Amino acid sequence: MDESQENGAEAKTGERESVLTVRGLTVGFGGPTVLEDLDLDVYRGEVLGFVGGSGTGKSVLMRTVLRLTQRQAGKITILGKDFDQLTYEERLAVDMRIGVLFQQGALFSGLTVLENVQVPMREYLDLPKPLMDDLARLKIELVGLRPEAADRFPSELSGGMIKRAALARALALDPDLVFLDEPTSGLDPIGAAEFDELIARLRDTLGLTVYMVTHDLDSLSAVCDRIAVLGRKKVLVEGTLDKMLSFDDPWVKSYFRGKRSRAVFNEAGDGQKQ
Ligand SMILES: Nc1ncnc2c1ncn2[C@@H]1O[C@H](COP(=O)(O)OP(=O)(O)OP(=O)(O)O)[C@@H](O)[C@H]1O
Repeated sequence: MDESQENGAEAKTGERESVLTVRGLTVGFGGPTVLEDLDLDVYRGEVLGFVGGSGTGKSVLMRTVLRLTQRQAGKITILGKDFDQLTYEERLAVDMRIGVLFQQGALFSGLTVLENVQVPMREYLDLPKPLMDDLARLKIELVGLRPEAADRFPSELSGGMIKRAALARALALDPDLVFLDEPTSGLDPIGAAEFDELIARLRDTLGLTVYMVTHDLDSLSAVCDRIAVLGRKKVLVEGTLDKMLSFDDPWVKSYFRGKRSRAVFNEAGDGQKQ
């Protein structure tokens, strides 16, 4: 049991502990709102797949939850802390418990993989260099990169290696919650499947909670415990794949029961998540 659980700080919903709770969220940029009165829960230890049509506001939601975009209304509680009540020190403490992998990997091109992984350590911790080197090498190993990748620059890496290196950086501070923005985009099917396996392993071994924006139907079927669908400025539905498959909404139906989806989900067969 970690410190916040002991304090009873994180919201419990039934049996499940919500590490991210969004209520009544409205976000806009001066024109029509992008998100309106949106509710969402992410539970500890799950991989939540977040889907929605292009331009529906998936990135806006993620950026708002990361406090990179301002909101007009709504309450956000993350890791038991109400956004509006955070002191400066609490904000830092929350930020240290969150990892982010942006869509393009967003590694610093002038830094090696090892140095990239150390960026959050330098930002938040004051550690001696040998210790930081050891920690960074452990993270690099954790994401399945070979040790020699540590000294390579991003331009010397394949797409799959860049994603893994970016994930190693997101995991640098042992976060509780990781945000992944389309982590398998640009990977070939084998690389994408391997990345999905890695995410599942991190969830199972570290108890990591993962919020994953994705268009990848294979990922939704293979690794996501629950799915949330964004549409008409709200989360239209959240739940298991089975729930998506039976949900009565035109977009949800065409997404989950279209030709391509049927091929993926029928193959998943009885292996679908509960
Ligand atoms: N800083 C901003 N200023 C004005 N409008 C913005 C801003 N950021 C996003 N938007 C608008 O918000 C809407 C949602 O954008 P967003 O990037 O979140 O979509 P998305 O669901 O992530 O799309 P995609 O799947 O194509 O990446 C778009 O209409 C976009 O133009």
